[in-house]
Amino acid sequence: MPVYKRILLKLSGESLMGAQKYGLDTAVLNSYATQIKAVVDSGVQVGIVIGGGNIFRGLSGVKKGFDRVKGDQMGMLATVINSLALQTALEGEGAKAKVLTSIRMEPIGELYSKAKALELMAGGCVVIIAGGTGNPYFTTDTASALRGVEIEAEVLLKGTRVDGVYTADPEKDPTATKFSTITFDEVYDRKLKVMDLTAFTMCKENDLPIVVFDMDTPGNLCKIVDGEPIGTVVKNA
Ligand SMILES: Nc1ncnc2c1ncn2[C@@H]1O[C@H](COP(=O)(O)OP(=O)(O)OP(=O)(O)O)[C@@H](O)[C@H]1O
Ligand SMILES: O=c1ccn([C@@H]2O[C@H](COP(=O)(O)O)[C@@H](O)[C@H]2O)c(=O)[nH]1
Repeated sequence: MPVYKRILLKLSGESLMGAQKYGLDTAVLNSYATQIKAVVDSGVQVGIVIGGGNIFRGLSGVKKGFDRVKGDQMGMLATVINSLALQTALEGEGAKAKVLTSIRMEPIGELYSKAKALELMAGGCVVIIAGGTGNPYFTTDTASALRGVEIEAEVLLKGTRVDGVYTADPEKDPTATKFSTITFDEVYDRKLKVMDLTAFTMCKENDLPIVVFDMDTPGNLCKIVDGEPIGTVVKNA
């Protein structure tokens, strides 16, 4: 029995590469689509924001001599590619899915509005919000916090490559230990970097809890939605 009526799911762009070094792995897309469909079938309304790190990030463009704004625009377009790929995978699973874009680009997707997103979700359609916030100098973590607050989601589920928030980056420090729950203030105090601070602040100020979890373990998403203690919950004290 789901404990949430509406969720905002943030999917990692980098995870969509699977074992590859770049681009999209259809096995990962299909696995995510199966899990998302199961959640929708249980009656939960689902909004999704996807990263673009498997294709392009503005900051890595800057290192190669790109203008930051153009680089970020390329990164936002990368999230549109990922969104269309996930929409295709969801439709292949028999789910209803629609891409709304933060930047006008019909006919690829209709322009995002809160009203449109709510109307689609109420009809059982997965709404994939593409193009980040539509503005440079932000990330899709911040876009997911913003859209999560806007669509009045009860939780932001950050599906990523690690299974929660640790005392240090677990990909660099094997002695790091995992939190089951942590407050936004403690994340600031310990300077933990699993999500960017703009995203954390948006969630803290609007009282939107975050669950950081490993999306690559099939079944995790359904378990969280059913209230099982998977990953790390970040919330106000
Ligand atoms: N304290 C920490 N606890 C957990 N993970 C951490 C921590 N500090 C840094 N990380 C790193 O944060 C990463 C996840 O955040 P990040 O936003 O970079 O990835 P993502 O959501 O997978 O990326 P994207 O969507 O941009 O492709 C993990 O891969 C992990 O190595
Ligand atoms: O609101 C936004 C969101 C994203 N960008 C750019 O896109 C890439 C990819 O997003 P990730 O969150 O890193 O996966 C990001 O690096 C930015 O360059 C943006 O400009 N504005």
